[in-house]
Amino acid sequence: MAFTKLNINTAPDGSVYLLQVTDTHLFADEQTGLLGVNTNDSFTAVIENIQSDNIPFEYILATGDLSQDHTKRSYQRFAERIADLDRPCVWLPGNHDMQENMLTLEQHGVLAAKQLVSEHWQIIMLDTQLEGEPHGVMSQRQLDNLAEALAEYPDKHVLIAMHHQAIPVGSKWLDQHNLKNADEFFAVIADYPNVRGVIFGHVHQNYEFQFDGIAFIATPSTCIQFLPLSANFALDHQQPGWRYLQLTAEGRIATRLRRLSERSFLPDPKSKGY
Ligand SMILES: Nc1ncnc2c1ncn2[C@@H]1O[C@@H]2COP(=O)(O)O[C@H]2[C@H]1O
Ligand SMILES: [Fe+2]
Repeated sequence: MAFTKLNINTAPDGSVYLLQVTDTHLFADEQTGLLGVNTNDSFTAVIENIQSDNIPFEYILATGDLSQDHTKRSYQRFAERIADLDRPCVWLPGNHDMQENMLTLEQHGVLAAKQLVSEHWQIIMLDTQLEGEPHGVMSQRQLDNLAEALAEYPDKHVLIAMHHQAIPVGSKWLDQHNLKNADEFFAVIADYPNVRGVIFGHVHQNYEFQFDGIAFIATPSTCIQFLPLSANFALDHQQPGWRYLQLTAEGRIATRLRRLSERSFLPDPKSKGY
């Protein structure tokens, strides 16, 4: 079964304009927090800041860990907040998600499409979840669908989105929870120099690295942040964030990272994990 397809618009300047939000970790109960940060409040603050940013975006990519407690209510909460932005949103699953309940997002206008096709670009949304495990694996079906999608549009630039990191981000504890069969992913894309970028979540930090001609880009969570390059679990005082992407007609990816202002949300510094 191939990916569900969605045709998307190109702006008059030839670009596709996107917004990435990730790792919202929402709960059914709006009072519940993760390591001292109320995830509903921090996500709401992010949405309000996006509304006042005045930076263009036409589509929203939600790259997993949308819920922390797996409930339908938490996904509904996600959809309600995203609706305030008045743009189509597509999702892919993270390690903390429950896909059965995540499918209900569609009823609230958050789309399950996995292949977004525009004039110059295609965007492919991959599932790397291995249920019950913090690390990721790309199933044979995902690899086959990816190969099929790449073969379908060899003349378009490609952006791939997934939850897990396919290359290490440099934190020993977090890189245990990586995409385990990244070699199989790289083998599939090896024949396609038109793959320009891979965007992901999971690592709760800003990350941008050019590897083998491909931009690897991670976006901060809308709640808690992990300290970059830390061998052991450690939280960062950096604020919740989100990212704008411009995919140009020539195949360039321009991005702009934004965060809430200093000290808006501070996690409990004694936290040892979750
Ligand atoms: N102290 C810890 N050591 C190792 N892994 C952890 C720790 N705390 C949380 N994790 C897991 O690491 C994951 C990284 O980001 P997630 O949001 O997927 O959820 C996190 C947990 O599943
Ligand atoms: Fe997460």
